[in-house]
Amino acid sequence: MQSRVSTPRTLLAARRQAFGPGVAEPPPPILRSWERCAALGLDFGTRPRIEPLSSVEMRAAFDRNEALRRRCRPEIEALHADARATGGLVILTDAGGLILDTLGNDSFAGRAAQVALRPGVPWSESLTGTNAIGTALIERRAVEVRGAEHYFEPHRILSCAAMPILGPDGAVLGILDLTGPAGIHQGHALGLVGLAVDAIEHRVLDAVPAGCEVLRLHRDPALLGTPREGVLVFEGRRIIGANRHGLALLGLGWDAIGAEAVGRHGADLAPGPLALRDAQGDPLYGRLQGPPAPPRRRPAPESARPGFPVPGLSAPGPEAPILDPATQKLLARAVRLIEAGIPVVVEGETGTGKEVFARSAHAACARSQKPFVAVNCAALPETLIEAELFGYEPGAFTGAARHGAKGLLRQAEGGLLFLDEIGDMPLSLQSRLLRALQEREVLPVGGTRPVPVDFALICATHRDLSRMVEAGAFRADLYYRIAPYRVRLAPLRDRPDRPALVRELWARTDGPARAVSLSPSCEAALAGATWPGNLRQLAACLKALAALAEPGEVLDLDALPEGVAAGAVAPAPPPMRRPEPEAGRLDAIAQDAMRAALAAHGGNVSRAARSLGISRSTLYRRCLTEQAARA
Ligand SMILES: Nc1ncnc2c1ncn2[C@@H]1O[C@H](COP(=O)(O)OP(=O)(O)OP(=O)(O)O)[C@@H](O)[C@H]1O
Repeated sequence: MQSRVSTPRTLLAARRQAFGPGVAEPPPPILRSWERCAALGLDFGTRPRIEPLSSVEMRAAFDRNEALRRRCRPEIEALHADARATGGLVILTDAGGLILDTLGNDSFAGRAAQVALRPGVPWSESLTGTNAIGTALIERRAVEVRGAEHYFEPHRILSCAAMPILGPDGAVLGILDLTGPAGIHQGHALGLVGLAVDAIEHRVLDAVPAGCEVLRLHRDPALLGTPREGVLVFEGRRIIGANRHGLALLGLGWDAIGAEAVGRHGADLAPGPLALRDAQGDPLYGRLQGPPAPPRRRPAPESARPGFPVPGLSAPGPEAPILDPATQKLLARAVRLIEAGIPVVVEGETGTGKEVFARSAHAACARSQKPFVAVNCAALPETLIEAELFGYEPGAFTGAARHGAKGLLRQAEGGLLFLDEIGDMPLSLQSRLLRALQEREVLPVGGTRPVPVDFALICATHRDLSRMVEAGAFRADLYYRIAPYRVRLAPLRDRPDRPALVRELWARTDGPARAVSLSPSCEAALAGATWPGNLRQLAACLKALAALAEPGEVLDLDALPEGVAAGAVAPAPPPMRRPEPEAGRLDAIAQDAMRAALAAHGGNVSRAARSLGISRSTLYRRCLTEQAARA
């Protein structure tokens, strides 16, 4: 095919030829992006060549961005309803434009996936041409890219609005995007994304380091305390963090972080209400707040820039697992066994911490400096599992990567392979796995020469493997090979240390750092509930409670999701790695939180919305959606 790398003029002419003379001249940010793409030599008539991440790389990306995803969840949940209603998707990417999550309309998600708009694919401008995510990253501001404004022709089916999420030092943390079909006018998309990003950036600034002061500003005093207010955080007279509204109101740029900047605007920096002036000399309403109560237990996280910590965003790192003495003993035994080359099977209901246990064993064993590779056998499609596990030679099948693939078993070389949900491995593959374990070598798909492998093995399952063997659903020889030693993790409802667990897990949320606390009756209800989703469900509920609370709030029974307050069985959430059910569970938590907020504020929608950090219209819409669903 003839290459169609060209200038924006010729691209516009080509678009007018294809879609009619009515194609308007795009706005300056799009023209600038077209220039950049042309300069990179991208051919607009082709399909961009993008290699999606492998499942292992994707898992690592999720781990790196776990805190970002958690921070953005309330807003993503709220946007999810809009996206579904308008037939679109809400998308979260990491700081480099790698798509982490897409939520919304299923049929549009399928069409978007055909042009590679799906998790695991990087949408940077240099790879995917002009697009809202990649272009917003370069322009560092909100960008809308509609239909034929996309550089690559196949992307013309999309209409996207994206905005960077900035940390307190101005560093990009990720991108939030609303994408819909180009044929439907998405007039409100950019506004909705902007409001959501305001709320996220505002919440990030809640975690003020001990000893710092916070200046909150707005031209309209009624908007103080909302995500639209300007915020600047001071250590002495030095600004160590801000949001974009705060800087804009004072006419400052991000280079003001680290500088002494407020004196010249007339602030006397005494706690309480302030009389300030903006860059044009117009009055501003402000309030200076003294240092908040120091966090209860949490150590101060790493700084994004000297002086300002961004809890859970700049330094997410895995947190130490909470292990009771009985589990610690089991762990010590498991470590000795895997070091002796003997596999271990971990059994337990969903969310009891089987993977946490396997990761702890890896961290404690002599292989800790080598990879930990986790494979969820239930999540891999049967057609892919063989190639994913054993790798494949170049050209082994249609759609295979050009250079072949190593496979997960070989990626675990020297380290530990964790085969989760081993009970879901198809029978046809069990014999291949057995051979690999016995011979200590793998034969890639399409290959003729086996490759030696060396890894420790931990398998996990929520099923009764011995029963499956009796029923003929699991090979007996594989069972005896992988299960010489079995560890059983107790369900949460049977653990006597539940009150301590609630306190430990709460201490790991952002709640304590924002002076949010649980009342004794709330703590007791959380410890008394049945939690069919076990530690995962309890941890997720605590994180949601912390995310929805106002700084300084004491959470009581009315803050809890329905059922938990009554000590009843809370519905079991499905495993976290399956995105749709996860969204459903958080949706339920959000609905409960909204009902609780409305009740707590006597049905006053404005105050309830403000206490949740969402807009009145979102609260109305979500309540109406829920009523409609019930009718
Ligand atoms: N020991 C622990 N300490 C702290 N948190 C834990 C612990 N165990 C589990 N959790 C919490 O529960 C979540 C789920 O744990 P994990 O993935 O290990 O469960 P699982 O039993 O492997 O679940 P599944 O069978 O559904 O894959 C973790 O992400 C963490 O939030």
